[in-house]
Amino acid sequence: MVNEPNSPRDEEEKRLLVVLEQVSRRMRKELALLGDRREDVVGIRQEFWDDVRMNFSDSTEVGETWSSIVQQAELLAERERSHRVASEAVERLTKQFDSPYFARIDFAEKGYDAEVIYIGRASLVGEDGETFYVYDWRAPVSSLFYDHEPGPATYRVPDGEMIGELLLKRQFVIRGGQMKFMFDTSETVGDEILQAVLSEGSDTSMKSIVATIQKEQNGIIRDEKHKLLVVQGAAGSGKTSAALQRIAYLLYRYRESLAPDQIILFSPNPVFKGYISRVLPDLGEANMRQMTFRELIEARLGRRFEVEDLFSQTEALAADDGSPAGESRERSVRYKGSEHFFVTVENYLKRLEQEGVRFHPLRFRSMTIASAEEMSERFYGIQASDGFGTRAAGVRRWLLERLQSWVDSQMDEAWVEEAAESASSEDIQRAYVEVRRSGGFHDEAFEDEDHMSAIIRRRVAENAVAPLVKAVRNYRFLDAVATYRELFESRSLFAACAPDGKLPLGWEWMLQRAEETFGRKLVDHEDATPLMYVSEALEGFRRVEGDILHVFVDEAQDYSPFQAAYLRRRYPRARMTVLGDFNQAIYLQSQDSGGFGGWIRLMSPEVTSVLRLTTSYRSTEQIVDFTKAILTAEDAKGITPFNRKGEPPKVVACKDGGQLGEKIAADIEDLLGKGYGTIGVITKTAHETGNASAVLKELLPNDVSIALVTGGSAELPRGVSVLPSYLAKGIEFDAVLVWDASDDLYGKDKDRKLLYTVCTRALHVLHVYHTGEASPWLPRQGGRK
Ligand SMILES: Nc1ncnc2c1ncn2[C@@H]1O[C@H](COP(=O)(O)OP(=O)(O)OP(=O)(O)O)[C@@H](O)[C@H]1O
Repeated sequence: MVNEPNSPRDEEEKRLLVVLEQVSRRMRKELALLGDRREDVVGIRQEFWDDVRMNFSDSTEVGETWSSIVQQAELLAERERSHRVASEAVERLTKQFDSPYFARIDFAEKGYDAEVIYIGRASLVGEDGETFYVYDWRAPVSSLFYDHEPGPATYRVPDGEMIGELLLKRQFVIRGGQMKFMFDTSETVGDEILQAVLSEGSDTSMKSIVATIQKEQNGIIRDEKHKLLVVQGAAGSGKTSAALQRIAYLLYRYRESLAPDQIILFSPNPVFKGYISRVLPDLGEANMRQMTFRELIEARLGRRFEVEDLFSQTEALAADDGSPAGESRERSVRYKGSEHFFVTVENYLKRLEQEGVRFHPLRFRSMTIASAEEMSERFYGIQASDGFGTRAAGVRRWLLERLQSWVDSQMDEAWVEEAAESASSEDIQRAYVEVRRSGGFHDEAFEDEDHMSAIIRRRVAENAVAPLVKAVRNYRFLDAVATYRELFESRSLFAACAPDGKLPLGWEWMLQRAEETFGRKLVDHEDATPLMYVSEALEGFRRVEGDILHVFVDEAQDYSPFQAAYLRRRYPRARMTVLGDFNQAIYLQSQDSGGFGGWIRLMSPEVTSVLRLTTSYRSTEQIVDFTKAILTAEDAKGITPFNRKGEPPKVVACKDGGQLGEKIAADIEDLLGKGYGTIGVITKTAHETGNASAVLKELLPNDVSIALVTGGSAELPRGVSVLPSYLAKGIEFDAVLVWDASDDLYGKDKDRKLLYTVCTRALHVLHVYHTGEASPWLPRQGGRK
């Protein structure tokens, strides 16, 4: 298309060339610098030892040799640093050459002429250091683009507010340095570009949304006022996207004082972890720390216990559904995740300051080195005001000394003699060297022999108790399990700790269950966090992470109120951003609190902000309407689809499992033929996943690869993935094919939100297959239920 001379498009094309010229100039410079630095680094590495003066003849010379090594190493480190900086700059400039900016705003500050501002992923400043060709999207002025339509507008700066008028708002799509589209817009952020972005195929990793951030999302991204930000957002409303953009924003805004490893994000599962790992690097930032709650539990309890995970708990509950044992377990899961129980445990910890902490006696074979009573005496001998941490550290010190003197006392004991006789040749050799060094093996050979034998005996004795030393160092003398179980052993103790002085319903069942599980070194999922809490408290929260300044929790509706309170305790200095959707609360542990697990009450209302995101961007209007109809009218209220059309979802009845497999296989071939890049076949449980993938592999040609996504996988491949519902949390596919949404599998009340969660993973195509009766929650074909 030929542009009219001097038309806005023509002007913008010219300007783009100017900017690209700047980028390429910078690029040339950085590349030259990079080449030099690389040569420097290689050179210094090669000549490292040539330039070091090596002389070990006396201590002064050794000192000089040392300082010349240090000097060389510092020089190398400095060059390597600047090499890294230059290569990062080249990487950034390469991206800028592809797409230097995506928006322009003309803003006239009150009393001044209009200024033209271009906004991109990173800033571009001219060689004079003053001309801003492009502003970073996180600069204060850039928020005008996200927050305002043309007309009166303001934006916040660190020390106040800028007032003026937004005269123009223009969006660009520039790719490969070419202007593809250009729009002037009066909408906050124009629908056209968002339409285009959302119609694209999904990818195996999440994309940054920087060019199309919506106003409500921008509010979340840039919030600096609140210590606790709670976001309730519909499926696909951009909660995860906003969270990641917020991390990038915070890293920019507080670049002097905030490092990526001071930010931690709790994600639902390893697949999701891999899925979002590209967003920050694409924005030019290093990744934050990421973990799942499961990993936290495993790190503390996993070595000693077999800890049930949340999904196994859910499957166990489903298996026992309707039975008396099932009901009791349900009650226990709800109770142990509650705030009531958190307060009970806190009160219990207060009591433990006076008495009741249990200890493991320190024993070697059948000998007691320190009894539990002695430890308790030591522990409670240190004053309570010093806290559990000081007391536990006191006992630890005492035990280490005790172990040492115990070893001394054992030198002539038979077990040591025996062990010494079978000492390894390495031990014998070491003992020999030691005696030799101390001037032995010359005159008084007998004495030397004795000396050597003493050394060997000490060594074997120390080796024998080394595991005990390690256990003491790791505070294993504290018996957190027995201390925790005590709560379920004494009615009066429990009632005294409970905030209302009452035992919860089913307390006896819990007692019995604790005996059964802990006796077999098993920990139910509902006991894992309370146990972890007691265990950490007894050590004085020595692993509390005070240097973490921001905690993000995605899929927050899946956490119990107990877990929420625990996380607050674990990261005492952190601001928290908590994102979730109560319509996707699929686990029993959080359902009593409306799916929001008590997050809202974590901090006082003055420092808390609760926000809502209602527009669903992920799926087509037809899919959003369909999935809304799965929910109750009350729950579906306020979910609005973004205006993007597609084909209506299909509910496919199959006469049996065989036909279901065949229909899905045929549809997969059809969808692949139509160019859909990611297809998710979602089953309810992990058990069905194996079967589904085997069936599909059998039915589909060999060149269609089927990836079975399991709990351990961190990568989501392109093409067809078969995965269970709980691993689909947070991620999305161009097409979702639901494997058997029959009444048998999704017939209960509690399956409703699970079915909603699964169906809302679809961007463009949704097919739901079933055998027998369809789930009652599915909307009838051709209209709402
Ligand atoms: N402002 C936006 N511009 C472009 N795309 C967006 C925007 N907001 C959200 N999206 C897209 O919508 C999809 C859903 O976003 P995201 O996964 O962040 O939502 P979510 O609220 O975390 O979803 P869920 O709770 O269902 O997991 C993604 O493909 C994302 O890229």
